[in-house]
Amino acid sequence: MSINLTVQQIFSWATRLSAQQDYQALTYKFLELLVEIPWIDSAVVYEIYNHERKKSGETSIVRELLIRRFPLDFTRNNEDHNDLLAGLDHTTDLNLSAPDESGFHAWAIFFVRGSGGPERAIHLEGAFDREMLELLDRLRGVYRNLVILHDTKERDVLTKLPNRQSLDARLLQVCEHYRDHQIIDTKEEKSSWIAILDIDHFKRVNDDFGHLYGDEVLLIFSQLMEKCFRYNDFLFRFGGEEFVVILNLASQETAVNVFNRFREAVANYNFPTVGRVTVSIGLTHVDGISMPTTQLDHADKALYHAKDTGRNRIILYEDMSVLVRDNDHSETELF
Ligand SMILES: Nc1nc2c(ncn2[C@@H]2O[C@H](COP(=O)(O)OP(=O)(O)OP(=O)(O)O)[C@@H](O)[C@H]2O)c(=O)[nH]1
Repeated sequence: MSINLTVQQIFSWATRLSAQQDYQALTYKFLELLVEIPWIDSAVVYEIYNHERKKSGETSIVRELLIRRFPLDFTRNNEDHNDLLAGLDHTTDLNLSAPDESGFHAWAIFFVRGSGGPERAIHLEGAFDREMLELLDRLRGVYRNLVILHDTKERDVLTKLPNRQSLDARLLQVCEHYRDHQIIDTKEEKSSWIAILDIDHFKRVNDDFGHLYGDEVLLIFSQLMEKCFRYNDFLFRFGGEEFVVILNLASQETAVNVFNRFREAVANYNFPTVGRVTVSIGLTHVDGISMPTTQLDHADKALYHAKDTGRNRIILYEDMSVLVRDNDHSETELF
Protein backbone atom coordinates (compact mmCIF):
# COMPACT_ATOMS: atom_id res chain seq x y z
CA MET A 1 0.00 0.00 0.00
CA SER A 2 1.48 3.37 -0.90
CA ILE A 3 1.10 6.45 1.20
CA ASN A 4 0.30 8.75 -1.69
CA LEU A 5 0.89 11.93 0.28
CA THR A 6 3.71 14.09 -1.00
CA VAL A 7 5.58 16.81 0.83
CA GLN A 8 3.67 19.33 -1.30
CA GLN A 9 0.37 17.87 -0.16
CA ILE A 10 1.40 18.13 3.47
CA PHE A 11 2.44 21.72 2.86
CA SER A 12 -0.92 22.43 1.23
CA TRP A 13 -2.64 20.82 4.24
CA ALA A 14 -0.74 23.04 6.66
CA THR A 15 -1.73 26.09 4.62
CA ARG A 16 -5.39 25.10 4.55
CA LEU A 17 -5.43 24.36 8.26
CA SER A 18 -3.75 27.60 9.21
CA ALA A 19 -6.31 29.55 7.16
CA GLN A 20 -9.08 28.46 9.58
CA GLN A 21 -10.42 31.23 11.79
CA ASP A 22 -11.02 29.40 15.03
CA TYR A 23 -10.61 26.08 16.82
CA GLN A 24 -13.96 24.74 15.63
CA ALA A 25 -13.28 25.54 11.98
CA LEU A 26 -9.75 24.15 12.32
CA THR A 27 -10.97 20.85 13.74
CA TYR A 28 -13.74 20.49 11.15
CA LYS A 29 -11.17 21.05 8.38
CA PHE A 30 -8.63 18.68 9.98
CA LEU A 31 -11.21 15.86 10.16
CA GLU A 32 -12.33 16.57 6.60
CA LEU A 33 -8.75 16.31 5.32
CA LEU A 34 -8.04 13.15 7.30
CA VAL A 35 -10.96 11.21 5.86
CA GLU A 36 -9.87 12.20 2.34
CA ILE A 37 -6.80 9.98 2.88
CA PRO A 38 -7.66 6.62 1.28
CA TRP A 39 -6.26 4.45 4.06
CA ILE A 40 -8.24 6.23 6.78
CA ASP A 41 -11.80 4.92 7.23
CA SER A 42 -12.90 7.23 10.01
CA ALA A 43 -11.55 10.11 12.07
CA VAL A 44 -12.98 11.53 15.31
CA VAL A 45 -11.62 14.12 17.74
CA TYR A 46 -12.43 13.92 21.45
CA GLU A 47 -11.81 16.65 24.02
CA ILE A 48 -10.77 15.34 27.41
CA TYR A 49 -11.29 17.39 30.54
CA ASN A 50 -9.95 16.23 33.89
CA HIS A 51 -12.43 17.12 36.54
CA GLU A 52 -11.78 16.75 40.23
CA ARG A 53 -14.89 16.03 42.19
CA LYS A 54 -15.40 15.71 45.92
CA LYS A 55 -17.86 12.94 46.69
CA SER A 56 -20.60 14.30 48.94
CA GLY A 57 -19.82 13.64 52.58
CA GLU A 58 -16.25 12.62 51.80
CA THR A 59 -13.07 14.60 51.91
CA SER A 60 -11.18 12.66 49.25
CA ILE A 61 -11.03 14.14 45.77
CA VAL A 62 -11.92 11.89 42.87
CA ARG A 63 -10.41 12.67 39.48
CA GLU A 64 -13.08 12.19 36.88
CA LEU A 65 -12.59 12.23 33.14
CA LEU A 66 -15.11 14.21 31.13
CA ILE A 67 -14.98 13.47 27.42
CA ARG A 68 -16.73 15.39 24.65
CA ARG A 69 -16.84 14.18 21.10
CA PHE A 70 -16.22 17.01 18.61
CA PRO A 71 -18.44 18.77 17.63
CA LEU A 72 -20.52 18.80 20.79
CA ASP A 73 -24.21 18.32 20.04
CA PHE A 74 -25.77 20.39 22.83
CA THR A 75 -29.25 19.13 21.94
CA ARG A 76 -28.41 15.59 23.04
CA ASN A 77 -27.62 14.09 26.39
CA ASN A 78 -24.18 12.94 27.37
CA GLU A 79 -22.81 10.05 25.37
CA ASP A 80 -20.39 8.14 27.53
CA HIS A 81 -17.02 7.91 25.79
CA ASN A 82 -15.09 6.93 28.90
CA ASP A 83 -14.95 3.28 27.78
CA LEU A 84 -13.16 4.21 24.59
CA LEU A 85 -10.39 6.05 26.38
CA ALA A 86 -10.17 3.86 29.48
CA GLY A 87 -7.18 1.57 29.49
CA LEU A 88 -5.15 3.79 27.14
CA ASP A 89 -1.65 4.84 28.01
CA HIS A 90 -2.01 8.58 28.62
CA THR A 91 1.72 9.06 29.10
CA THR A 92 2.53 8.63 25.40
CA ASP A 93 1.35 10.57 22.35
CA LEU A 94 0.24 7.47 20.42
CA ASN A 95 -1.78 4.37 21.27
CA LEU A 96 -2.22 1.57 18.74
CA SER A 97 -4.21 -1.62 18.30
CA ALA A 98 -2.13 -4.79 18.04
CA PRO A 99 -0.74 -5.22 14.48
CA ASP A 100 -2.18 -7.85 12.14
CA GLU A 101 0.06 -10.44 10.46
CA SER A 102 1.11 -7.89 7.80
CA GLY A 103 2.07 -5.34 10.44
CA PHE A 104 -0.96 -3.04 9.97
CA HIS A 105 -2.80 -1.46 12.88
CA ALA A 106 -6.59 -1.14 12.65
CA TRP A 107 -6.81 1.91 14.90
CA ALA A 108 -4.58 4.62 16.25
CA ILE A 109 -5.21 7.30 18.88
CA PHE A 110 -2.97 10.37 18.84
CA PHE A 111 -3.02 12.75 21.79
CA VAL A 112 -2.67 16.52 21.48
CA ARG A 113 -1.59 18.17 24.70
CA GLY A 114 -0.08 21.29 26.18
CA SER A 115 -2.41 23.89 24.72
CA GLY A 116 -3.91 25.22 27.96
CA GLY A 117 -7.30 23.88 26.81
CA PRO A 118 -8.51 20.30 27.14
CA GLU A 119 -6.39 17.41 25.94
CA ARG A 120 -7.51 16.19 22.51
CA ALA A 121 -7.52 12.59 21.28
CA ILE A 122 -7.61 11.93 17.53
CA HIS A 123 -9.13 8.50 16.95
CA LEU A 124 -8.41 7.03 13.53
CA GLU A 125 -9.64 3.77 12.06
CA GLY A 126 -8.24 2.16 8.92
CA ALA A 127 -5.01 0.30 8.20
CA PHE A 128 -1.74 1.92 9.29
CA ASP A 129 1.85 0.77 8.95
CA ARG A 130 4.91 2.45 10.46
CA GLU A 131 5.45 4.82 7.55
CA MET A 132 1.84 6.00 7.62
CA LEU A 133 2.00 6.51 11.38
CA GLU A 134 5.07 8.69 10.99
CA LEU A 135 3.24 10.80 8.47
CA LEU A 136 0.17 11.04 10.70
CA ASP A 137 2.39 12.11 13.56
CA ARG A 138 3.67 15.00 11.45
CA LEU A 139 0.08 16.02 10.68
CA ARG A 140 -0.72 15.77 14.38
CA GLY A 141 2.17 18.20 14.98
CA VAL A 142 0.72 20.73 12.51
CA TYR A 143 -2.74 20.41 14.09
CA ARG A 144 -1.28 20.69 17.61
CA ASN A 145 0.56 23.93 16.87
CA LEU A 146 -2.63 25.46 15.52
CA VAL A 147 -4.72 24.20 18.46
CA ILE A 148 -2.24 25.91 20.81
CA LEU A 149 -2.60 29.11 18.83
CA HIS A 150 -6.41 29.03 18.90
CA ASP A 151 -6.62 28.02 22.57
CA THR A 152 -4.39 30.97 23.44
CA LYS A 153 -6.67 33.30 21.48
CA GLU A 154 -10.03 31.82 22.47
CA ARG A 155 -9.44 31.03 26.13
CA ASP A 156 -9.00 33.26 29.15
CA VAL A 157 -5.42 33.23 30.45
CA LEU A 158 -6.29 32.89 34.14
CA THR A 159 -9.17 30.40 34.22
CA LYS A 160 -8.61 28.72 30.83
CA LEU A 161 -12.35 28.99 30.20
CA PRO A 162 -13.45 30.11 26.72
CA ASN A 163 -13.41 33.90 26.58
CA ARG A 164 -15.83 36.60 25.42
CA GLN A 165 -14.92 36.13 21.77
CA SER A 166 -15.75 32.40 21.98
CA LEU A 167 -19.06 33.24 23.68
CA ASP A 168 -20.16 35.43 20.77
CA ALA A 169 -19.56 32.61 18.27
CA ARG A 170 -21.19 29.93 20.45
CA LEU A 171 -24.23 32.01 21.37
CA LEU A 172 -24.83 32.73 17.71
CA GLN A 173 -24.81 28.97 17.02
CA VAL A 174 -27.25 28.25 19.84
CA CYS A 175 -29.59 31.09 18.75
CA GLU A 176 -29.50 29.85 15.16
CA HIS A 177 -30.46 26.38 16.32
CA TYR A 178 -33.52 27.72 18.16
CA ARG A 179 -34.46 29.90 15.21
CA ASP A 180 -35.02 26.62 13.34
CA HIS A 181 -36.37 24.65 16.33
CA GLN A 182 -38.39 27.16 18.32
CA ILE A 183 -39.38 26.22 21.85
CA ILE A 184 -42.17 28.39 23.21
CA ASP A 185 -43.06 26.36 26.30
CA THR A 186 -40.28 26.92 28.85
CA LYS A 187 -41.40 23.79 30.72
CA GLU A 188 -39.79 21.91 27.84
CA GLU A 189 -36.73 19.98 28.95
CA LYS A 190 -35.09 20.79 25.64
CA SER A 191 -34.73 24.53 26.29
CA SER A 192 -31.49 26.50 26.59
CA TRP A 193 -30.82 29.30 29.07
CA ILE A 194 -28.23 32.01 29.21
CA ALA A 195 -27.02 33.42 32.50
CA ILE A 196 -24.55 36.09 33.56
CA LEU A 197 -22.90 35.30 36.90
CA ASP A 198 -21.25 38.20 38.72
CA ILE A 199 -19.28 37.83 41.95
CA ASP A 200 -20.67 40.18 44.61
CA HIS A 201 -18.56 43.03 45.98
CA PHE A 202 -15.50 41.71 44.22
CA LYS A 203 -13.82 45.10 44.43
CA ARG A 204 -13.73 44.63 48.21
CA VAL A 205 -11.93 41.29 47.76
CA ASN A 206 -9.21 43.04 45.78
CA ASP A 207 -9.11 46.03 48.12
CA ASP A 208 -8.99 43.97 51.32
CA PHE A 209 -6.76 41.08 50.25
CA GLY A 210 -4.97 42.20 47.08
CA HIS A 211 -5.21 41.26 43.42
CA LEU A 212 -3.46 37.91 43.81
CA TYR A 213 -6.13 36.65 46.19
CA GLY A 214 -8.74 38.17 43.89
CA ASP A 215 -7.30 36.12 41.05
CA GLU A 216 -7.39 32.99 43.18
CA VAL A 217 -11.10 33.56 43.88
CA LEU A 218 -11.72 33.87 40.13
CA LEU A 219 -9.82 30.65 39.49
CA ILE A 220 -11.64 28.65 42.17
CA PHE A 221 -14.95 30.13 41.02
CA SER A 222 -14.29 28.83 37.49
CA GLN A 223 -13.41 25.40 38.90
CA LEU A 224 -16.66 25.33 40.88
CA MET A 225 -18.47 26.12 37.62
CA GLU A 226 -16.79 23.17 35.92
CA LYS A 227 -17.84 20.89 38.75
CA CYS A 228 -21.45 22.08 39.00
CA PHE A 229 -22.48 22.29 35.35
CA ARG A 230 -22.88 19.45 32.91
CA TYR A 231 -21.18 17.94 29.93
CA ASN A 232 -23.33 19.80 27.42
CA ASP A 233 -23.39 23.24 29.06
CA PHE A 234 -21.10 26.00 27.80
CA LEU A 235 -19.04 28.02 30.28
CA PHE A 236 -17.21 31.30 29.61
CA ARG A 237 -15.31 34.03 31.37
CA PHE A 238 -17.10 37.14 30.18
CA GLY A 239 -14.50 39.52 31.59
CA GLY A 240 -13.46 40.77 35.05
CA GLU A 241 -15.55 39.06 37.72
CA GLU A 242 -18.34 38.15 35.28
CA PHE A 243 -18.93 34.69 33.85
CA VAL A 244 -21.53 33.33 31.43
CA VAL A 245 -23.21 29.94 31.27
CA ILE A 246 -25.33 28.62 28.43
CA LEU A 247 -27.31 25.83 30.08
CA ASN A 248 -28.78 23.30 27.66
CA LEU A 249 -31.47 20.65 27.77
CA ALA A 250 -33.31 22.05 30.76
CA SER A 251 -36.83 23.25 31.62
CA GLN A 252 -37.26 26.57 33.42
CA GLU A 253 -37.63 24.79 36.75
CA THR A 254 -34.48 22.73 36.18
CA ALA A 255 -32.50 25.78 35.08
CA VAL A 256 -33.47 27.78 38.17
CA ASN A 257 -32.64 24.79 40.40
CA VAL A 258 -29.26 24.23 38.75
CA PHE A 259 -28.25 27.87 39.10
CA ASN A 260 -29.49 27.95 42.68
CA ARG A 261 -27.40 24.89 43.45
CA PHE A 262 -24.36 26.64 41.99
CA ARG A 263 -25.11 29.85 43.91
CA GLU A 264 -25.24 27.82 47.13
CA ALA A 265 -22.04 25.95 46.26
CA VAL A 266 -20.25 29.31 45.97
CA ALA A 267 -21.81 30.73 49.15
CA ASN A 268 -20.80 27.64 51.12
CA TYR A 269 -17.25 27.46 49.78
CA ASN A 270 -14.50 28.59 52.10
CA PHE A 271 -12.16 30.53 49.78
CA PRO A 272 -8.55 30.50 51.07
CA THR A 273 -7.83 33.64 53.17
CA VAL A 274 -10.79 35.50 51.62
CA GLY A 275 -13.45 33.30 53.26
CA ARG A 276 -17.02 33.65 52.01
CA VAL A 277 -17.97 35.02 48.61
CA THR A 278 -21.38 35.20 46.98
CA VAL A 279 -22.64 35.46 43.41
CA SER A 280 -25.62 37.15 41.75
CA ILE A 281 -27.12 35.59 38.64
CA GLY A 282 -29.32 37.00 35.85
CA LEU A 283 -30.97 34.38 33.71
CA THR A 284 -33.07 34.31 30.55
CA HIS A 285 -34.54 31.81 28.09
CA VAL A 286 -32.89 31.47 24.68
CA ASP A 287 -36.06 32.05 22.71
CA GLY A 288 -35.01 31.65 19.07
CA ILE A 289 -36.51 35.03 18.16
CA SER A 290 -34.24 37.62 19.80
CA MET A 291 -30.77 38.51 18.60
CA PRO A 292 -27.85 37.16 20.68
CA THR A 293 -27.05 40.68 21.90
CA THR A 294 -30.66 41.09 23.08
CA GLN A 295 -30.51 37.79 24.97
CA LEU A 296 -27.35 38.94 26.73
CA ASP A 297 -28.95 42.29 27.46
CA HIS A 298 -31.93 40.51 29.08
CA ALA A 299 -29.62 38.40 31.26
CA ASP A 300 -27.76 41.58 32.18
CA LYS A 301 -30.99 43.36 33.20
CA ALA A 302 -31.94 40.38 35.37
CA LEU A 303 -28.45 40.48 36.91
CA TYR A 304 -28.81 44.20 37.69
CA HIS A 305 -32.10 43.46 39.38
CA ALA A 306 -30.47 40.68 41.44
CA LYS A 307 -27.77 43.16 42.53
CA ASP A 308 -30.36 45.83 43.34
CA THR A 309 -32.48 43.50 45.42
CA GLY A 310 -29.92 42.14 47.82
CA ARG A 311 -27.31 40.10 45.81
CA ASN A 312 -26.57 36.37 46.37
CA ARG A 313 -29.69 35.55 44.36
CA ILE A 314 -31.02 34.57 40.97
CA ILE A 315 -33.41 36.61 38.87
CA LEU A 316 -35.16 35.21 35.84
CA TYR A 317 -35.74 37.91 33.21
CA GLU A 318 -39.09 36.37 32.28
CA ASP A 319 -40.28 36.88 35.89
CA MET A 320 -39.48 40.61 35.89
CA SER A 321 -42.39 42.98 35.33
CA VAL A 322 -42.19 45.35 32.37
CA LEU A 323 -41.89 48.25 34.83
CA VAL A 324 -38.87 46.75 36.56
CA ARG A 325 -37.26 45.90 33.22
CA ASP A 326 -37.63 49.53 32.15
CA ASN A 327 -36.38 50.89 35.48
CA ASP A 328 -33.33 48.71 35.30
CA HIS A 329 -32.77 49.92 31.79
CA SER A 330 -32.61 53.54 32.86
CA GLU A 331 -30.13 52.57 35.59
CA THR A 332 -28.01 50.59 33.16
CA GLU A 333 -27.79 53.60 30.91
CA LEU A 334 -26.88 55.91 33.78
CA PHE A 335 -23.77 53.88 34.66
N1 LIG B 1 -8.11 40.26 40.91
C1 LIG B 1 -8.75 40.60 39.79
N2 LIG B 1 -9.69 41.58 39.84
C2 LIG B 1 -10.34 41.89 38.71
C3 LIG B 1 -10.09 41.26 37.49
N3 LIG B 1 -10.91 41.80 36.55
C4 LIG B 1 -11.66 42.75 37.17
N4 LIG B 1 -11.32 42.83 38.48
C5 LIG B 1 -11.86 43.72 39.51
O1 LIG B 1 -13.20 43.43 39.76
C6 LIG B 1 -13.79 44.54 40.46
C7 LIG B 1 -15.23 44.71 40.01
O2 LIG B 1 -15.77 45.71 40.80
P1 LIG B 1 -17.20 46.36 40.55
O3 LIG B 1 -17.54 46.31 39.08
O4 LIG B 1 -17.20 47.68 41.23
O5 LIG B 1 -18.22 45.38 41.20
P2 LIG B 1 -18.26 44.66 42.62
O6 LIG B 1 -17.30 45.25 43.61
O7 LIG B 1 -18.12 43.20 42.36
O8 LIG B 1 -19.69 44.99 43.12
P3 LIG B 1 -21.09 44.37 42.65
O9 LIG B 1 -20.87 43.73 41.29
O10 LIG B 1 -22.02 45.53 42.56
O11 LIG B 1 -21.49 43.38 43.68
C8 LIG B 1 -12.89 45.74 40.14
O12 LIG B 1 -12.22 46.11 41.31
C9 LIG B 1 -11.89 45.19 39.12
O13 LIG B 1 -10.60 45.76 39.27
C10 LIG B 1 -9.07 40.23 37.48
O14 LIG B 1 -8.78 39.60 36.46
N5 LIG B 1 -8.44 39.93 38.64
